[in-house]
Order: sequence, then C-alpha cells, then structure tokens
Amino acid sequence: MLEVKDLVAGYEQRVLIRNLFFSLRAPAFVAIVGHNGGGKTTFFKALTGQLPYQGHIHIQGMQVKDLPRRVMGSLLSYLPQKNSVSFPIPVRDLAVMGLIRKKRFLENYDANDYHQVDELLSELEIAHLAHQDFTQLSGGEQQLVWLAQLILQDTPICLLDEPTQQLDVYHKKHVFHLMTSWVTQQQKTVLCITHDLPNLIGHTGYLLNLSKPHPQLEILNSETLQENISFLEKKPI
Ligand SMILES: Nc1ncnc2c1ncn2[C@@H]1O[C@H](COP(=O)(O)OP(=O)(O)OP(=O)(O)O)[C@@H](O)[C@H]1O
Repeated sequence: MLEVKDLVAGYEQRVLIRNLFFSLRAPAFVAIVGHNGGGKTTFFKALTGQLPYQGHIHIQGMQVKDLPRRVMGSLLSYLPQKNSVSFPIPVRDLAVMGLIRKKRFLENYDANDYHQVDELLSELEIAHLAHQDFTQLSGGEQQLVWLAQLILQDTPICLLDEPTQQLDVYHKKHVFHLMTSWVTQQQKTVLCITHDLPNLIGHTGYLLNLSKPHPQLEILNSETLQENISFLEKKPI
C-alpha cells in the first residue's frame, strides 16, 4: 500500500536519501530513526510531495508526484516537527480544524464536530485546556493539541515528525501507546520520526534507520532496537 522504489531525494548538491526501497502493507507502525540531519524530514517532504524526487513513491498504487492535493489530503496527514500559530485561538477551535476536509465550502463546524474534539481532548488528557488560548500553552501542551488536530483528519496514513519531542516522560509513553493503538484498532498506517528509541520497547511494527548505508524495514523487537541504539550512539559516517 506504501511502496518506495529506488528513491533518491535531497537538496541541490546534497543527496540525503539514496536508492531507498521498501514495501509496507497497511496497517503498520514504522519508527523512522537516524542521526540529526540524516534526511528523515526530507524523506517526509518527498512522501508528501513537497520535494521533488527521483524514483517511485506509490500510495495505494498511485504515484505521489501525480496525486492532486485534494486526493493527497484524503490519504495522508502530516504533523511537521515545527508548527506555529501567531494569533490567539482557543484550543478547541484549533483542534476542530482537523475536520476541514469533511466540510463543504464555508460550512461551519457544528455541535457534533465539537463533541468529537472534546472526546479526543479527553483521550489525550488535555480536556482542561479546551477553552484556553493555544498560544499561551507550554510546548508539550501545544504538541498534544496538534496531535488532536492530526487524529481528526482521520486519514489512512499518518506521518508524524518527532511528535513526542517536547513531552514529559508520562506523555511520551502515552502518545506511543496511542500511535500503536491507531494501527491495531483503527487500521491506520503510522510513520513516526523519533529519537525516543527506548519508548519503542514493547511496541509492534518496524524500524527504518535512515543513517544506515542501506536502510530497510527491520522488525521492531528488543534485539533490533538495541542494535539500532548502538548504531546511533556512534558518530555519523
Ligand atoms: N530546504 C533545504 N535546502 C537545503 N538543505 C536543506 C533544506 N532543508 C534541510 N536541509 C538540510 O538537509 C539535511 C537533512 O535535513 P532533515 O531535516 O531531513 O534532517 P533530519 O534527519 O530530519 O534531522 P533531525 O533529526 O535533526 O530533525 C540537513 O543538513 C539540513 O540542513
């Protein structure tokens, strides 16, 4: 369902992704790991059609390059590493925008939409923030609100770029459990860039280490996790 063949991507003089091949059957969880500057976000930019690439990326048999924006938005949601809002807005009103794809032009959000938001904020344990100004929240609280917005998009594939970066130990654990539960309970395919390898212990899925000379999907288990941690403890080549 997600097929990457002979993918080459990067910027001008610098190729960061070289001849990447993998084939992923949905639903699945993939932790994308690697050293800083190794090309993880670059890979997501190629996957979302924001960066030109050579080779093939097929989602449900369709080449990403050829997908109209609207179709792309229905297949794939993307939570970037950095996201910001420069105006005051209540948390509920920002989160509900995740439902925009389901609305007609100029159609307002209704009570059902806000009910969905409230349920989700409760699941993420941030219901108490619902009416607060988003711009006044802590970095970790903001990250959980962005996550709520992404979940509401309800796409078959979710790409998350370091979604636990600013979270405390408790919330990191909670979010990793949530991500793997979307796979098992909602049949989603979740690709998550992360440096939190110890939090992957006990989860089912794959690892893709983009710092390796020939990255490939590795089954996530205690051995592969330890081998990848040891690999990443070494200086990048
Ligand atoms: N638009 C751009 N033009 C040129 N170089 C870029 C551009 N965007 C990123 N880079 C460079 O490409 C390299 C890879 O960046 P990328 O963001 O993909 O790394 P990453 O693996 O996600 O890193 P991190 O773990 O630090 O988030 C970096 O050295 C970065 O400076």
